[in-house]
Amino acid sequence: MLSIKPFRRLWVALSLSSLGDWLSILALVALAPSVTHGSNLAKTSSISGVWVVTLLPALLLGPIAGALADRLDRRVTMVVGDVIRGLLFISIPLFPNLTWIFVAKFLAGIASQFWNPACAASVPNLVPKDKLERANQLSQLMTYGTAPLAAGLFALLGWLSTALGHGIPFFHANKVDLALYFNGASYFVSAIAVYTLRQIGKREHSGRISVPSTAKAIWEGWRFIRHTPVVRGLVIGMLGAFCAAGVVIGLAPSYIQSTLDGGSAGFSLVFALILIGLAIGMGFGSRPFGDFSRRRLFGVTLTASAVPLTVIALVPNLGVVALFVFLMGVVSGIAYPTGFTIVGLEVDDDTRGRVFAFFQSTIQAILLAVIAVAGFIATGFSAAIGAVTGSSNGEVKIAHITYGAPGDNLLLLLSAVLVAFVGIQSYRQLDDRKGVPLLEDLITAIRDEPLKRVPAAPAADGQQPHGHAGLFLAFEGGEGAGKTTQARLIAIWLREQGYDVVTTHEPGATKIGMRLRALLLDTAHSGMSAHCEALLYAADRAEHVAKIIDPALERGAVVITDRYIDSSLAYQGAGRGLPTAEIEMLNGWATHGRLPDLTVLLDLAPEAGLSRRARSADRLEAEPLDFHRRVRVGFLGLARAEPERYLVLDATAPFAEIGQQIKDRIREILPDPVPHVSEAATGSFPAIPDHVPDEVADPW
Ligand SMILES: Nc1ncnc2c1ncn2[C@@H]1O[C@H](COP(=O)(O)OP(=O)(O)OP(=O)(O)O)[C@@H](O)[C@H]1O
Ligand SMILES: Cc1cn([C@H]2C[C@H](O)[C@@H](COP(=O)(O)O)O2)c(=O)[nH]c1=O
Repeated sequence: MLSIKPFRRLWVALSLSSLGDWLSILALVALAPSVTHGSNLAKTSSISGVWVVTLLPALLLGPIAGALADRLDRRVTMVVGDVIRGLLFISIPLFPNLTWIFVAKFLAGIASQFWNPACAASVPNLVPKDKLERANQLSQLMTYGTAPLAAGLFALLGWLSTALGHGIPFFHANKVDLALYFNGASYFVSAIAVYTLRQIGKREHSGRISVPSTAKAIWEGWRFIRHTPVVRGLVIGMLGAFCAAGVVIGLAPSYIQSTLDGGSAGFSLVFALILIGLAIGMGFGSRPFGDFSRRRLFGVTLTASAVPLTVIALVPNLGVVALFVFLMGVVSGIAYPTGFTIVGLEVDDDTRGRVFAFFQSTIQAILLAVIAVAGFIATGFSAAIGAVTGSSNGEVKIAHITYGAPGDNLLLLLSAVLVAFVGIQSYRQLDDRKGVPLLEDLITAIRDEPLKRVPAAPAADGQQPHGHAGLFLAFEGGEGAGKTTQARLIAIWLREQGYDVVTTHEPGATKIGMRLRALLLDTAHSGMSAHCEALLYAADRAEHVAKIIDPALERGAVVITDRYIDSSLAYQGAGRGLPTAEIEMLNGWATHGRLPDLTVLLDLAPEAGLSRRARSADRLEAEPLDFHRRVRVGFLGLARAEPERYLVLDATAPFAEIGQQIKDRIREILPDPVPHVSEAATGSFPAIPDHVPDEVADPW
């Protein structure tokens, strides 16, 4: 991942910026009480004040900043944000008073509210879609993984300050100043890294298209979330999960230190284990799941995180809690970046910043609110349980287990129930492989075997795909594999046996299709979005099936098509990185579930296929070699998943040899056997003109 230079730069900037955020919290939490005069309560309140000004910008500004960030130049937003934050933190040692600490931290928080969505929304523009998940995992890893790093660094800088203090009295008196200077410097280096990142580019708004007001943009962002099932599913899941996280964070200090007698060492251990678990989950957790649907993975991991939480709630033992907290970290570490990847893949560039901002600000708001009230609710529960059970010291004993503060356990258990509930809900909303059993899908993905196809969606009129009297054959493969050549040879062979044969192709077999083909292959449209491309190919296919394929099959003809749905799965799925299940659904809908009886896949290395081309490259052919390699792998994966419906042939073999193998296989499925004697007379090329219906124009 980090070999992609633009992403590497953004990642360095994100890491430095996150390190700066954590370091600033540690430094200010240490500094605030030391500049506060008065009682212990005043000093403690100054620490709370630091937390409040840390979280407040997200509550007040999250959605507005996200909407504005969508309209601003992301690179400039990030550079300015870094410089402002750097200056603010360097200014704190110069004006060391509580008011300025609060003001500076609050203003820096506002800058972060712009910086974070601009950064998150830029990642999908810097990496290929198939690498987006890894990119998000690395980003999340640094966002949270820098927390323990910052703690270590803070300790190191404190030690350095003390050492320097022996020679330079300034450092002797100001132990956290070095950390604040370091903090400022980390933002400046981040600014330089982002400044050199020209690929983030300017957000383009045509002068003719009106740009909505900020308020309208926010409203549209909220409406978008409400009306988009995928994002709604994510929101339900994330918010529920962070509610539970708030309960865990809110109760952890008292539960571990007092109820479990872990003391501060026990608390530090559990804190470290959840961070390590999160880091492992984010860094490596989704790897064993191979091609398993990321939408399903999000729902499954979210629901699964209820299991360790339940154990934590029911078993008040420090060792057990430590182990299951670690497991909870791993599972949540898989779910969190998976959710972000889904937003990156499925929310378009214009609204992505707003959606990320919505997530980040709502998550922080929920965390803050739940952390604040969790202790009170648990105490209330304990009191109620004490009143019901009549226990004088508030303890409850169930089957040899003594619950010292049963309200804590009850609240943790309720959180587990909430997580399980939202996990199942969001799984239902997000599921993109309906009809494929979950367990089977999971095992297949873990074994790295090709995934089963999603059953075709019923037609719009509710009908299932209809049977047909004829035979439907598709020729598939990469560029220049010999599809057209072999399709024509087979058509000649079949016609000579008296079969009614219709040869056709995609895209562009119909009048509408010809226009779509021109749009799709024109190199002038090189920036076409992957979604638009997939829809145009599906539109061409819908017309193709309705006007040519279905009528021909229904009258009993043999239809031979040069490319069909598999081309979309390979090019737009494997090539462009769109989710295969969605392309299947889209095309299932467009074609009423019409699938070929046999698909002949001509397999050829893209280097060889592209070099067979005689004319200049069209828009798809002009894609880089890597794209065509992914397409080839995509085709082979489809064939491996359903070997009975495919004939895979080495397209480097001579024409006649390939043709013979195709004939042998087709003979097995032809309505009437073709006599062998007739074959000798039919090997010749060029073609007999194909039958072309009146309304259909042949673009070739
Ligand atoms: N088996 C083969 N060996 C060598 N050359 C071949 C073979 N099959 C086809 N060719 C040549 O490769 C070129 C491309 O063939 P063809 O047009 O049939 O491929 P295609 O898969 O339909 O290409 P496209 O993806 O552009 O539609 C032609 O010049 C054809 O003669
Ligand atoms: C049907 C279909 C096609 N494509 C691509 C594959 C080729 O690059 C062109 C068609 O060109 P050809 O010379 O006629 O083979 O379009 C695709 O990307 N997705 C599809 O569904």
